[in-house]
Amino acid sequence: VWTTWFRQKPDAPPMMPGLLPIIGHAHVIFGDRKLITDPDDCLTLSNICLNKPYLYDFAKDFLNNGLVQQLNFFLASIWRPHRKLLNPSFNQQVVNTFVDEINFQARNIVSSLKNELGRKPFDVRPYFISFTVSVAIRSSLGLEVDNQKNLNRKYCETIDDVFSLYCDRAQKVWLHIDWVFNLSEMKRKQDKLTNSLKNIIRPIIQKRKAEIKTKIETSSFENKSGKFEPVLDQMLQMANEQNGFTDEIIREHLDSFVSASYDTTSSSLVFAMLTIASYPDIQNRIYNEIQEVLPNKDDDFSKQDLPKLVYLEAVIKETLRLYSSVPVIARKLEADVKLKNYTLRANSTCIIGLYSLHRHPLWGPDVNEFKPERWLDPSRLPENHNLFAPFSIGKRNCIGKAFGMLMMKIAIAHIVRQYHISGSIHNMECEFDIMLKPISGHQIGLKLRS
Ligand code: HEM
Repeated sequence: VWTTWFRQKPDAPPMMPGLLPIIGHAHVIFGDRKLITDPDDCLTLSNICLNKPYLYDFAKDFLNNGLVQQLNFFLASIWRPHRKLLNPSFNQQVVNTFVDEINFQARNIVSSLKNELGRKPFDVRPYFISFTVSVAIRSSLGLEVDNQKNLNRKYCETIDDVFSLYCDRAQKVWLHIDWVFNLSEMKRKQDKLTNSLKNIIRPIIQKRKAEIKTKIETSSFENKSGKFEPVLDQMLQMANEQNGFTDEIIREHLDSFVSASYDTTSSSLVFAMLTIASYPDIQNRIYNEIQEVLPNKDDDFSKQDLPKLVYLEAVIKETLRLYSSVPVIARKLEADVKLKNYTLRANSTCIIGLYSLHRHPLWGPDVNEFKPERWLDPSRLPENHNLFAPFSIGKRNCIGKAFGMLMMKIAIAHIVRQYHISGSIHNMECEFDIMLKPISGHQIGLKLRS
């Protein structure tokens, strides 16, 4: 039985050395999983296998057709055209129209952080969650600021609860079986939270749809090319012109954008704060660069100022390299996939190690050191571009990459020009649920700059 079951095929990937017979292979009972870390193999596999493992289905009731979801045979035929339609809504030119909104929310965060001055070190993550959810909701739904305040709080709390619930379920293997889960208390709680989230967004879509319809009928609707236009408006137009989306699919996409953006961006911002706090010379250099680009502390950063913050961008990239908020992604293999040195078998799951790509020896002997300068000199970067993939790799990479980078740049620039940050990334401990999150030692202190 042993030799038939576990016999290595000649082109199979190598086994972890030193595994005990049977017990060392127990993981196979729960589904065959392989981890790949070679940059070319990661790209090949992520482009061939667009589907994700069943764990993503836990969010099906909430996000269903949303881009992040698992694709069954039916959904695969929806994801491709939807991704094609939605790509332009997040290109650099369009996200640049969100700059004023992001500046506004970054100012809010700077002003709320005043409460922490002169106090002991604190956890900055809740501030960043509020910032990213506010920006995501404003850019997605285009609500007026006054209407948004209560909604943000309710949405923030509920979405955080629902994602903790998905993580809880993932850890309790017996709840992976649908009928067992459907009988559980957790399912009832999940239904309540999901319905409450759906009912936040649905009326907003209906209201906006009616407003746009009236404007079209009275010919006062302007197509605002180059100006801020919420993603909801863009999707309603697509629904109108190309029969692209139903109201419920629009809701699922909007909820997916907020879900995919708030946790990733806020955790990346926490890591960035800590790296900046840990290296005073780097913090000074960022501050000096900001002063050069925009000497008046009361001015907002324009889309022309932001590309000039070259050193800050290098610091953000180096943070994303060493502290990826999404350290691994997973793909389901529907057919055999031939990689450089071996073949992975159909019906297995493959983990693409983004964290391992970022710490691959091809980065050089200083791979584990935090050195933003490497991004300023192309000869210090590895030739293989697939070694940097914080926003994933291949066709199903992050649609909000430019948006996420923009949020991080503007938020950090506003904070560093007002406050001196203290703390140490070397004390930080992280936990991995769906993402990598700091759980202790990540507190920072703030002092007002003179
Ligand atoms: C620093 C911030 C961010 C990081 C590190 C990040 C990272 C990632 C990663 C690694 C994936 C692939 C997930 C997988 O395959 O399972 C992904 C997908 C995705 N991200 Fe982001 N993301 C960020 C910000 C955003 C923002 C701001 C948005 C808002 C629109 C967004 C929307 C999405 C969507 C919709 C997908 C699914 C794309 C698809 O499958 O077609 N992300 N992101």
